[in-house]
Order: sequence, then structure tokens, then C-alpha cells
Amino acid sequence: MRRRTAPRRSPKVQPLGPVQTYQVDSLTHEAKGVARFSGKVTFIDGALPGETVEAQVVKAGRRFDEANLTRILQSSPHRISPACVHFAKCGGCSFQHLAAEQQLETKKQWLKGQLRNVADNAELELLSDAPFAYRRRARISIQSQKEGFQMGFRGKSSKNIIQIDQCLVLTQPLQLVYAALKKALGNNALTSKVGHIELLEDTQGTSVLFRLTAPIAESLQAEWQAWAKDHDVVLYWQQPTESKASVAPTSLRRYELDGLTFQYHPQDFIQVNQTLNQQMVAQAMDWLAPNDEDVILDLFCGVGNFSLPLAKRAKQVLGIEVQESMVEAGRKNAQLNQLDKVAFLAADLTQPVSAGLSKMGVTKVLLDPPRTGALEFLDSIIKIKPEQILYVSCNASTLARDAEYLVAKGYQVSRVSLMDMFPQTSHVEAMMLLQKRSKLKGK
Ligand SMILES: C[S@@+](CC[C@H](N)C(=O)[O-])C[C@H]1O[C@@H](n2cnc3c(N)ncnc32)[C@H](O)[C@@H]1O
Ligand code: SF4
Repeated sequence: MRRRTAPRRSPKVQPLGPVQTYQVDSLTHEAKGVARFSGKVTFIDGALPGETVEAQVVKAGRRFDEANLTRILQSSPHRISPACVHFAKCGGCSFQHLAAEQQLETKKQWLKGQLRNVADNAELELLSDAPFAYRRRARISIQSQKEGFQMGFRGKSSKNIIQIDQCLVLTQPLQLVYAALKKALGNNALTSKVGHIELLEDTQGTSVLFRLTAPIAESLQAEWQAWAKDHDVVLYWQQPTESKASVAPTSLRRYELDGLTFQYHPQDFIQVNQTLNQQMVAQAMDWLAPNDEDVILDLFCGVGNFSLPLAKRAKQVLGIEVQESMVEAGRKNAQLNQLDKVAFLAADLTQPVSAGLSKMGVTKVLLDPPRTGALEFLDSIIKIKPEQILYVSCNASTLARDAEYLVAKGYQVSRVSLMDMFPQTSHVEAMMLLQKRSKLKGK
């Protein structure tokens, strides 16, 4: 018997509010203008501090409203014309309407505000580089439609894919690959069998990884291999049944840093901004100043981006990472670079690690956790009593939370730096050096 399905309830659509005039006071870290109307906070997409704008409420809440900018009555002196034609719709960038130096100022203020309880007096140092053409990795979405296909990124205010012709934050070689791909995919049988495409640029050149949603014929695969050869691109395929593409050891990727070579699978984590990564690792070596008496833990170590440079300078280094495949890559990278003072361990750092860490005589700890931070592992770090902790963070609020915990347990913030890894976006990366308080007092 056929089951009757309940009629789908359409989502409740809120009626649009009237267009009203707002004075914009400040900017959220997600680049929304903050204004008040009759005392109620309103977040206005696209509005800048100091501006008088007209906006229409699109979502009314109990505590705040969200509104769309309809007209700028008085513009901010820091407003600029976005360089990318897709900026209004594309969810990839949020700050292109704000001058580069003001973007940095906004990020500095946001980071300072987050760290006010632990580093109120610390001078905020800065690492930054080119405002565009910095992304050496990107994930492109593909959506096949009757009338053609969409290739691009998710939209700002919807999950829909926005058709992108050129993305200015990609490195120049990736922009060329993107354009060539877009041309070749038009009307090609592959288009309806691909969900995502991953682009990568490193010391090996550029690569394209197709994440297939359905198997494809060998002849089609051969056709694309020929395309890749013509465009000097390495091609990888992730089959619909695979969680990661199968890649032969001879086809692994490589990048270089600090005179070292790092080999990795094209889907392993690597830092997206190559220049900033070089500056960041150099700064970490400078601040932590590893020497031949230091025993150092590199937590959340990936394929050894910090562990190997540390191992060039320290007595002993242990890198810990949850992904077995990256731990294995770290070990191979140590061999590749003939570094024998570094070991790697696979462990989940949301749990205590039973590897006798407190007996190692650890002097310094470097940690670079994901956005969620490292709260669960902080007690384990404190137990080891390192003299210094270098915290690399991609989320200022979890950094602030973790730093407050460490400060309460006897550490003191000595240096903080904003690292502008992702210009034009609201992402804030930071580095913080903490010293054991007794050490600072010379006890
Ligand atoms: C921000 S990346 C940093 C990687 C590396 N330090 C680098 O610079 O390339 C964070 C790393 O933490 C790892 N990770 C995430 N959750 C983890 C966990 N619970 N335990 C251990 N490692 C974890 C990820 O696999 C990733 O490699
Ligand atoms: S991510 Fe690329 S396409 Fe999207 S707005 Fe930024 S520069 Fe333009």
C-alpha cells in the first residue's frame, strides 16, 4: 500500500519591515554594521561605522533585528569599491567594501576586545601581506542544472551556489586553472558527475581534484587526463565511495618552508596562505627561540608544519595529531629532511594522552588547535609545567577562553600578534606567547 506523505510545511516567511534610517556605530567581526533603532540592536549587512543608511529589516528577533542595506545616505571615508564583481553575492569575502588598512584595524580591535581580560596592555604585533591572490587552496562547488551548470562558492545569505567567473583571492596560477576548468566543463559529461573540485598550488605546481558523485567512464577520465597534461595540472579523482582520494606515493604534493620539504596528501590540512605561513613559522621560531636543551611538544601538528622547523633547533620534539595519515606524513617528512630528533604520535587531544608526557622534561609547548580551541587538553599541558606556551589560533574567542584558563593557572601573556591570513574575510588568526609566571619573576 502506498503511504501518504504529510504535506510539507513551507518555512515561515517573515514579512519585510519598512525601510528605516539608521546611524551605524560599529562593525561586528562578521562585517555587519551595528545600529540601534528605538533602542533595539540591528545588524545591517554591508553598512560601515559612521554611515547613515537606509535599511529594511529582513529578520526580526526578540533581542535584535537583521536588516539589508537599501541606500547609503552618508558614506564612510573608509568605504571603497569592491574589487571583485561577485562580492555582493559571494559568501567567500565579507570585507571588500572596506579599505585594507581599516580591515586590519577592525580585526585588531576585535582581537584586543576578545583578549581584554588577559592581554589588555600587550602591544598587538602584526603579520600581513598581499590583500589579494593569496589562497593556494580552494574548494569549488558544482551544481548541474537543466540549463547549464553553476560553478563557484556558496552565497552570502543562502546556501545556493553563486556562479563565479574569477576569484581574486586565489593565487594567480589558480585563477588561470579556474578559468580553464570553467571553459572545459561547459557541456562536458563530467559536469553532472562532480560535486566539488579542489584546487591546490604548491612547489609541485597546480592540481585539480574532482570529487565524483557518480562513477565515470574510463574514456572520460582519459579525456580529462589529456586536458590536465595540456594545462600542466596534476589531476586527482575521489571516487563516490571514497572519503579521501587514493593517491600513489609518487603523486603526493610538496611545499617548502624554512629550507625543509613537506610532503602531504592533496586533502591533508595545510596552511592556505603560503607567504603568511612562512612569516608565521618564522615568528614562532623567533618567539619560542628553541635551543638544543629544549624538549618541545607540537600539539595539533598536522604534517609537521611547526614540528620540523622546531626539530632543526631543539633537543627533542614530539608532534601530536589526531589524523593517523597526517602523523604518518609527519614521520615521512622527518625522514625526507633527515631530522632524527622528532617523533609523531596519533592521539585525540580532547582526551588525556597516556604517553608519559610529564616524564619527558618538556620545556616548551606549541599548540595550533582547530576553531574549537584546546580547553580539554589545557590541564594536561599545565601538569607538564612548560616554561613557555605558544598558542596559534584561528578563533579569537576560544583563544581568549583558553588564555584566561592558562593565566588563572599561573601563566602570563607576554606577546600577541594578529596574523592576517585571510584578507577580505573576517577571519582572525592570532599567535600568543605565554610564560610561566614564576619564570618571569626569576624564581
Ligand atoms: C589548524 S590545523 C594546524 C595543523 C598544523 N599545525 C599546521 O600548521 O599545518 C589543526 C590540526 O589539528 C588536528 N586536530 C583536530 N582535532 C584534533 C584533536 N581532537 N586531537 C588532535 N588533533 C586534532 C587537525 O587534524 C589539524 O591537522
Ligand atoms: S571569494 Fe573570490 S569570488 Fe568570492 S567575493 Fe571573494 S574574491 Fe570574489
